[in-house]
Amino acid sequence: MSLIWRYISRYNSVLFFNVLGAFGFVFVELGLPTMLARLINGTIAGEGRGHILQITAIMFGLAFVGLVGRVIVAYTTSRVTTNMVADMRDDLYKKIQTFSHEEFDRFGVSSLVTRVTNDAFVLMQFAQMMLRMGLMTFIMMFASFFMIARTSPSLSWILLPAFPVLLIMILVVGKKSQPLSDAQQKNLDNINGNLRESLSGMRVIRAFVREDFQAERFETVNTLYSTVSKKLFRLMAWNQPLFSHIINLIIIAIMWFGSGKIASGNLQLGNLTAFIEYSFHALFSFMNFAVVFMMYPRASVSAKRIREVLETESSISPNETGITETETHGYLVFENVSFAYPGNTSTPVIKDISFTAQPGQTIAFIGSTGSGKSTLIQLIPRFYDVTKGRILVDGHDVRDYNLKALRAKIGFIPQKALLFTGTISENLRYGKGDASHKEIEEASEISQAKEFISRKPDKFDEHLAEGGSNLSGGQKQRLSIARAVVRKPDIYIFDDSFSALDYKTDASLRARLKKETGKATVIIVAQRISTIMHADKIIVLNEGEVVGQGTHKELLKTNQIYYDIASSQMSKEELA
Ligand SMILES: Nc1ncnc2c1ncn2[C@@H]1O[C@H](COP(=O)(O)OP(=O)(O)OP(=O)(O)O)[C@@H](O)[C@H]1O
Repeated sequence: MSLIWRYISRYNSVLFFNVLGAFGFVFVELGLPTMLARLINGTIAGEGRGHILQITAIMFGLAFVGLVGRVIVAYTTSRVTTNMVADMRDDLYKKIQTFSHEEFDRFGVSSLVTRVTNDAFVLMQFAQMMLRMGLMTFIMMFASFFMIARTSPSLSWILLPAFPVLLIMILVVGKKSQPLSDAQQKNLDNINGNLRESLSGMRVIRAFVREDFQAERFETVNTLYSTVSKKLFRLMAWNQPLFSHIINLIIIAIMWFGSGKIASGNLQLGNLTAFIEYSFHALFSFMNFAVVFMMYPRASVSAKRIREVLETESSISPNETGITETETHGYLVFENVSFAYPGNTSTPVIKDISFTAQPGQTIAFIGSTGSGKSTLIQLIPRFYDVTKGRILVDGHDVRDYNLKALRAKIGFIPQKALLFTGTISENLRYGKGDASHKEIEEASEISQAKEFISRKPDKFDEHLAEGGSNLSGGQKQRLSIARAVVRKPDIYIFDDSFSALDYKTDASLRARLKKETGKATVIIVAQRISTIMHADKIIVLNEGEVVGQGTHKELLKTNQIYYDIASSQMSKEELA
C-alpha cells in the first residue's frame, strides 16, 4: 500500500477529483432511495401530482449528478493508475541500469522482466480497484449505515450478524491466498525464464532435434503455474456466490421483520423500500471492499518484489563525485588482485595477479578455458569489484573514479557481439552520439566492416534486427569492434573478440588496429596464438594464477603451458 501511495500521491490534484466524484456518487446512490421513500409515502398519504413531479425532478437531477460522479471516478482512476505504472516502470528501469552484474546474477534477468511488466501490472489493477471501488465502497458503507440507523433503528440489528461472518471469510481467504500469490509470481518468473532460453536458443534446439524435450520442459513450468492459479481462483470463486447468498438471506429477513412492522403500523412502506436499498448498498459495499481486500495479498506480493528491486543498492557505487579527469591516459596496473564471485567467496577465480600496461602496449592473456581471462578483464570497467588488491587506471584506483568517467576511458568489446535494433550507423554511434559520418566510416574501415556494409542495400542505414540477428557472427564482431573504435578510448579491451573472424580478416584487422590504437593501451584475451603472438607482453593464466609472462618467443622457450597451446595450433616451422 505504501508503495502504491508513494506513486499515486504524486497526482494529488487528480486524486482530489477522484474523492470528490466518489462522494458525489455515494450521495446520489443514497439520495435516490431517500427520495423514493418520500415518493411512496407521499403517494400513499394522498399528496397530489405536484409532489410526485417535484420528487421525480429531484431524482432526475440526482441521477445526472450520479452519472457525472461515476465518469469522474472512472476517468481520474485511469489517469492516476496509468501514470503510476509508467512512473514505476521508469524507476525500475533506471534502478536496474545501476545494478552491477552481481545484482543481475542474483535476481536473474527473467525475474527482472516479470517484475517490471507483470508485477507492475498487478499493482496497477489493484490501484484501479482501490480508487474505483475501495474508496467509493468505504464511503458508501458508512453513509449507508447512517441512513439505515436513521430510517429504522429497530430493524438495524438484523444486519449485525452478517458482518462478523463476512469478515471471517475475508480474513481466511486473505491468509490462504498470500502463499498462492507468491508461488504464482515465482512460477511466472520460471515461464519467462524458460521462454527466453528456448526462444533465443531455437537454432540449437532444432539442430539437436530437442523440440519435444523443450516442449515438455515448458509444459512442466506452465502446468505448475496453472495449478497454482487454479487453486487461487478456486479460492476466489467461492467467495462472491457465498457473499451474495448471505446478503440475500439478510434481505429476506429484513422483508420478513419489516412486513410485520408495516402490518402493525410501526413502519411506512416507503421507509421499508428505502431501508432495503440502504441495506443492499451497505452489504454490497462491504462485499466490494472485501474483493479489494482479497486482491491485497496478490498485490502485496508484487509490491514486495518491486520494492526489492527499488531498494537494492548496487554493490558497485556510481561514485558521482569521483575522479573524472586524469593527467595521463592509458596506464593500467594490477596490484595483487584477487577475485571471487559473490556467493562463492571461498574459491577465488583470480589469485594474486599483478601486471602493468602502458599506452601503446598490447598485453594479451591466454590460458585454458575457465582459467579466469574474461573475469579478469571485467574487473577493469568494474563490472565486478576486486576482492583483494587494487586496479589502477592512470594512477588512480578504479573505485575512486566516477563510474561513468572510468567506463568512458575504456572500449570494451565483449566475447559475444551484441548489437541493438536500429541502423548500422546508429549502432556505430552508440558510444559517441555526435560522431561524424567520416568517423564511423573510418572505424568501419579499421574493423574491416566497410566492405560488407557497402554491399548492403542501404549501406550505413541498413536496419539491424533485434540483437543484430540478420548479420553473421563475424560481421557482428566487426561492427562491435568498430563501435568501440569510434569512441577512441584510452584502453581497448578485446574479450576474445576476434574468434568469429577468419585468419585473413583477423590479421588485417589487427594490423589496421595497431596503427589506429597507436597511443592506446590494448588488452586482448584470445584463444588463438596467431592473434596474440605479436603482443608486447603475453600473460599465461592457469586456474586464475599467472604462470608465465613474456613475449611469444620467450614464452615458447620458458613456459610449457604456452608451448603446449602454441604447438597445438602452429606447425613445427612456425614454432621454430
Ligand atoms: N557469473 C559467474 N558466477 C560464478 N562463477 C562464474 C561466473 N562467470 C564465470 N564463473 C567461473 O569463473 C571461472 C573463470 O571463468 P572465465 O569466464 O573468466 O574463464 P575464461 O578463462 O574467460 O574462459 P573461456 O576461455 O572459456 O571464456 C570459471 O570457473 C567459471 O565457471
